[in-house]
Amino acid sequence: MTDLRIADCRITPIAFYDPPLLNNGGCHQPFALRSVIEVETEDGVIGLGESYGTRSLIDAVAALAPDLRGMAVTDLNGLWARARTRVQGGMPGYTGDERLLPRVVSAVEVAMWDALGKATGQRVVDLLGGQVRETVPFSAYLFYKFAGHAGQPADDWGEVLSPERLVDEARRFIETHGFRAIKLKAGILPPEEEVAGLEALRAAFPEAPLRIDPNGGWHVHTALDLLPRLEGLVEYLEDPTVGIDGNAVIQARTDVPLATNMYVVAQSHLPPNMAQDAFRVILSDHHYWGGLKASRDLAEICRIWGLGLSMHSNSHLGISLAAMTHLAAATPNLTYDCDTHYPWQVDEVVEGGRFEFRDGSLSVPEGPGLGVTLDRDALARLHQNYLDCGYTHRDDESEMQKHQPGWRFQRPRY
Ligand SMILES: O=C([O-])C(=O)C[C@H](O)[C@@H](O)C(=O)[O-]
Ligand SMILES: [Mg+2]
Repeated sequence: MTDLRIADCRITPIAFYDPPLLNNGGCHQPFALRSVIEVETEDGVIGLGESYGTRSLIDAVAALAPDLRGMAVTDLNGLWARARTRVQGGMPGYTGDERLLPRVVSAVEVAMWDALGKATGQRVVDLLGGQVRETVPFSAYLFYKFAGHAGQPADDWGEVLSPERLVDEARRFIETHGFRAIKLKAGILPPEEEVAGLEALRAAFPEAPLRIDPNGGWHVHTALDLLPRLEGLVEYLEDPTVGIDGNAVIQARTDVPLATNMYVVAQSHLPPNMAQDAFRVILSDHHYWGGLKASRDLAEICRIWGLGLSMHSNSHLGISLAAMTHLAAATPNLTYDCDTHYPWQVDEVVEGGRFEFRDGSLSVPEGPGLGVTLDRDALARLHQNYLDCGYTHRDDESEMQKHQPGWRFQRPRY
């Protein structure tokens, strides 16, 4: 009989190279922070998870770890209860940020699913209800970018600040990975220029479903003025302005669905969203919705209420990509191609090298659990990066100031 009780839980912060990608909050730093979570059973089976690399998340998971000893890897209710007590029960450094609890649960929960799958010889996609699609489609995630990080030479993508260079970036993404849909990260340049970028993409790729995401960077009136150009151009408009209230005003004036990964990010945001008909597409993310089970629950809620569903991402490596792929493959009502930052990364922390997209899609990794194994040399190297880079959280604003002194974060900006 397999012993499914947790003997140990470990979290290792890592940092990996990230290009100078631009967004409404500033510029990506040379290193993105992440963490690798290992849940080990009494039988020595190790389940893997990947999450944020912020100090608060790392401290919270480390504080929770001893409480998990003896708990079965199947006990998701037990995980929530222990995490709630630990995170909300006066943990040193706890700031009262309600976003922390589901993030802590998710970090550990994915590793518990992986351990369960590895211990019982089942794939996570099967544990989540069964595979409903052969492959999972992802979108080309375009960013405006500087040529190189401040004081460093240009990278091989070069500067992308014009419609022409955006088309070049998209072409490279599509030729290399075969993506179908294209997402443009916006909220950086004046909005008319960003929409001109979209129009150039439409001319170059007439069949590609397009999306634009200013991360709340536009005023309501700016978005309303741009609607005539966006209608018929985009499959959805992502977080054009700030908040449920503001976006509801925009949604009331267009049939283009509004999508969000910013303002409906917890179950408590769903009732006001439905009451105001602000967002019609939820971009879920298991890293902050509370894990794979909570994300399947969210999919059911979306199905019942007629909301569209897709997946948001942040800079990440292969454990997250594997988890996203298993989850997406087990989610019947995934209505749009998923986001991923993965093609922007060059590092990997799992054995066997980097994942390869075929026709813009990934197959569910083979093997039990998530189907990935930790590369311990890579983990040690990326952990050393973390120690050397000295970052404790993502800070796009100060990175931007290295390129443009005096730049200030502003939302909405235009
Ligand atoms: O869809 C989104 O809002 C994101 O992907 C959030 C990320 O933080 C993105 O803006 C980025 O990586 O700069
Ligand atoms: Mg977004």
